[in-house]
Amino acid sequence: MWNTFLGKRLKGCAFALKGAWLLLSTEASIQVQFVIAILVTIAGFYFNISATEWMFQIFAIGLIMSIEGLNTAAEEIADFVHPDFHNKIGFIKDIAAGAVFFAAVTAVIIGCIIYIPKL
Ligand SMILES: Nc1ncnc2c1ncn2[C@@H]1O[C@H](COP(=O)(O)OP(=O)(O)OP(=O)(O)O)[C@@H](O)[C@H]1O
Repeated sequence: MWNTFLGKRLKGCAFALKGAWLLLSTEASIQVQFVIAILVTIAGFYFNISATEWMFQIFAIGLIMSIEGLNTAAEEIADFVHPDFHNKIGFIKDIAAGAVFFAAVTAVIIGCIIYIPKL
């Protein structure tokens, strides 16, 4: 069953779920973002935001957590292939962190546009 087209896709989903769980259970930065995601979700219900605002908010949460997950993967690969200090490893980790920064700025701007008028 697992060797069919559908079986392989299902196995892929299981690995992806395992990866999501590993990120949530082991990575402090993802845990912090998950808590923030819960808080803004509560804020969304409290301020009764519109369907469009929900879509942008959910998109921002997904964007941040996805990019943070990829950043973690890049850090893990970098540490695995070269555990010692190296300028190139520093560069790789810095630009991976830079990607998270772009996502975070986007999410903060979306949050400000949604909530500042409601305060
Ligand atoms: N092996 C290395 N060689 C050169 N510079 C490094 C190396 N490891 C880390 N750095 C520098 O330290 C910074 C922080 O790296 P680190 O691996 O601690 O990431 P982090 O952002 O603290 O991630 P996390 O808290 O998720 O582990 C990097 O962005 C990089 O500038």
